[in-house]
Amino acid sequence: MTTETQEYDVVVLGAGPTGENLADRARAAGLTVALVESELVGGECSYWACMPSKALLRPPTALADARRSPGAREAATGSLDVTAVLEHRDKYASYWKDDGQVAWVDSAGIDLVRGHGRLDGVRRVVVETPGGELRTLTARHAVAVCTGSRAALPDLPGLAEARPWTSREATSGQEVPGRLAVVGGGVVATEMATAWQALGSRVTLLVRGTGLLPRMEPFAGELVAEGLAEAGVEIRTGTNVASVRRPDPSGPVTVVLADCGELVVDEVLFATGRAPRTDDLGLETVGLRPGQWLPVDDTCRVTDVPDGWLYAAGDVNHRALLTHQGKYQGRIAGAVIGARAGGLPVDTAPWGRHVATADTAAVPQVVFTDPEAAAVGVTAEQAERAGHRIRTVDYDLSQVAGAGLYADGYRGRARMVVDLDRGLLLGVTFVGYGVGELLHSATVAVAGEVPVDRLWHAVPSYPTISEVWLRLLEAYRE
Ligand SMILES: Cc1cc2nc3c(=O)[nH]c(=O)nc-3n(C[C@H](O)[C@H](O)[C@H](O)COP(=O)(O)OP(=O)(O)OC[C@H]3O[C@@H](n4cnc5c(N)ncnc54)[C@H](O)[C@@H]3O)c2cc1C
Ligand SMILES: NC(=O)c1ccc[n+]([C@@H]2O[C@H](COP(=O)([O-])OP(=O)(O)OC[C@H]3O[C@@H](n4cnc5c(N)ncnc54)[C@H](O)[C@@H]3O)[C@@H](O)[C@H]2O)c1
Repeated sequence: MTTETQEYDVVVLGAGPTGENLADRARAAGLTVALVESELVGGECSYWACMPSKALLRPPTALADARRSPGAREAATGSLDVTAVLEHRDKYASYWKDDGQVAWVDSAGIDLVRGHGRLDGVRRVVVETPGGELRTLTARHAVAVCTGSRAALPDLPGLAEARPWTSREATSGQEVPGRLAVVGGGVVATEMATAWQALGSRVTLLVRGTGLLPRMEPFAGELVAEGLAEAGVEIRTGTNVASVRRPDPSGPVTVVLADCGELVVDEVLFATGRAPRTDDLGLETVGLRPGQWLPVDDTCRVTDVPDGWLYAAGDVNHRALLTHQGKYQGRIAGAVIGARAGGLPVDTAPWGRHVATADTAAVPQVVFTDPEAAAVGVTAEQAERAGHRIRTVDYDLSQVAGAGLYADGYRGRARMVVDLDRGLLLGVTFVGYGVGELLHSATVAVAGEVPVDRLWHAVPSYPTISEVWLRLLEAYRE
């Protein structure tokens, strides 16, 4: 049944972190906003990604940190309380209820429309509500697609019938499988292998490449692999999965490897990347291909659609699949939609108010493994490929006094990539215990284009792990 058409200044599809921020900024610019959500307000991040995964990872890391500290080590003799960890995770996933976030949407003066939204031509959206009604929303100024991504599964014989875990089951699972195979070598694979091994699974990591975390500096994957192996994870590199079998739906899964070997496990997690949630979005009604990522300019306007009314922010535009970058794009796109609607000046110079320049120059990421891997900007190889004249400076983190105090036998490494022509940093990577909290210093340096000579005057406190900055700069000066 179709009801009447409602008009808003802006219609936002998807109430994940990106859609929420975009709606908030557009509303703050004085526009009326409808926010359409088909599942839970808060999106993947709140219920099946960042929050539950980090809640699973923090207790084992805290225990491992205690065991790395003499005196505390003697007190930390028990094992993880798995039930308490899972309860902690459930709490951080808000028990998969979105009341809290809905209350925020209401308080921000944004109209929440529950249901599956689809584009229906220019500046028009049709929402299929949970009750099966069709509601038409038209937008005076803009429609913003913030529908995120879902786990991408390879096309393998037997996979669908085997009901593999994806990131959703890996972050919300209530039972600890005795044996867990994890396919992939990226961020989800390494974080979830860390968590489930600590919770008691025997994890085998099946990596088709030669190492882990291939988008980071090579030493990141090497040190994270060492940490996983010490925790008991079996890592098999250069391994391809050929097919999967689970004849008994409640029985074990057989993972058939391309080299003819087989692995029998209780669950198999495919952590093999993401696909855009654009396949059932009415893209064909505006001349786009269903299922495609949505390329955008730096103001998050979809480049292939005329008249500039369609925006895409967050995972769905494939610029940087991270919550903080999606929220950043949401803030920028919300503001630029407001400025354009009000006929105000739009600042599109690099690093201007209305462009997401950091997406290409200074994306930070922390991988919450044990040790953590944290990086911002480009790797040495990426910088060279982009034609920069660089110098790479490395430092062994165990030589820093604050690191030794943080953990007995601290292992870690830091690298900065210096642009020799401009005298500033293009990228920084830290790997080690607790380095996630160090990363923002590097992000400020890279995004702020702080000259290396000026960094010399940014004196790190003694004795913190941050003193690695001093050591890197000394090594650079020498
Ligand atoms: C296991 C895991 C751990 C992660 N950990 C981190 C981390 O620690 N830090 C970090 O920065 N990033 C992390 N990420 C990435 C992060 O989850 C995403 O980058 C982020 O969720 C993207 O936000 P988004 O708003 O663009 O999309 P989403 O969070 O996917 O939200 C999109 C929303 O749109 C809704 N939607 C989709 N289609 C429609 C439609 N047609 N109509 C109405 N609504 C629709 C969906 O239901 C969803 O609520 C992790 C990802 C995974 C898988
Ligand atoms: N802490 C964080 O910031 C965090 C945590 C989790 C996820 N994320 C984000 O979520 C996104 C998704 O993470 P992800 O780990 O799924 O993707 P990813 O792209 O990081 O890694 C996917 C891995 O799967 C491998 N792969 C792909 N197809 C395969 C196949 N058919 N067989 C075997 N291996 C295959 C790839 O080689 C790669 O190593 C990432 O972009 C990441 O940034 C961020």
